[in-house]
Amino acid sequence: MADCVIQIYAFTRPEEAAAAAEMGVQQVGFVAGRYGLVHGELDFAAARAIVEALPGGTRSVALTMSTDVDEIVRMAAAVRPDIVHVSTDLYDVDVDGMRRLRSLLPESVQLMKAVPVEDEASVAAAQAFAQVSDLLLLDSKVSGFPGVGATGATHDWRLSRRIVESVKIPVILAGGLSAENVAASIAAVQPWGVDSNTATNVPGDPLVKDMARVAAFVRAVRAAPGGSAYGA
Ligand SMILES: O=C(O)c1ccccc1N[C@@H]1O[C@H](COP(=O)(O)O)[C@@H](O)[C@H]1O
Repeated sequence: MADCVIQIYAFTRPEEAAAAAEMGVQQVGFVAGRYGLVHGELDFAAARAIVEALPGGTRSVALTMSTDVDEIVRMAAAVRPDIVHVSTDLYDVDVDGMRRLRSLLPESVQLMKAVPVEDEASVAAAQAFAQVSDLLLLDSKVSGFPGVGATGATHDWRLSRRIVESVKIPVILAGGLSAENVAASIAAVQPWGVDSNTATNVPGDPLVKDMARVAAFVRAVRAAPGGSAYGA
C-alpha cells in the first residue's frame, strides 16, 4: 500500500510552498492565471516562481479557472507545472474539451479534472471524465462560489467512495478537509490522495497559509489508518 498523497492549496508565496514541501506535502497547488474570479490568482510568472521554489520530487499543481482550452495550453507552456487542474464548472470544459486539452499538453504534464460531488449524476459524470483525465479531484460545489471547490464544505463521502471504486485512475478527495476530519475522510472514501485549502489557511485570510495547520494536516494524514504505508 502506498502513502495517501497530500495536496495543499492555494499557495501564493514561493517560500510557503517550499516550506510545505519540506513538511511532507507532495502536491503543491496554486491558481495560475488572473481572470478576476477567485482569491489567490497569480499571473503566469508568479505561478512559475512557485514551481521553481519546489524541491525535486514535489509535484506542482496549476489550477485554472479558464474555460478556453487554448488559454490553458498557453498557461501550461508558461508555468510548466507537473499537473494542470481544471476547476471550472463541470461542463465549462466538457469531455471533448478535456480530450482536446490532453492531446495538446505535453505527455509529461498530467491533467486533473475537478468533479463536483452533488448527487447520483456526479458518479456517472466522474466516470465519463475519468476516460479523458489522468487524475480526478472530487470536490464540493456551493452555489455562488465560482468553479468547483474552495468552499470549506464537505460533501457526501459515500458518493465519493463509489467513484473511487468505479474508476481506474487516481482520485484525490477535496472539500472542507482539515486535520480534524481527514482521517475519517480517508476511512470513508479510501482515496489515492487528500487535499485541503480553507482549513489550512490563516483563518479569514485565503491568501496566507497557516504553516502550523499545514503541519497538523500532514501529521493527521500520516497517523490515519490508510494514510501511510508505514502507519496502521
Ligand atoms: O484553491 C483555490 O483558490 C480554488 C479556487 C477556485 C476553485 C477551486 C479552488 N481550490 C480547490 O478547492 C479545494 C478544496 O477547498 P476547501 O478545502 O474546501 O477550501 C482546494 O484544495 C483546491 O483543490
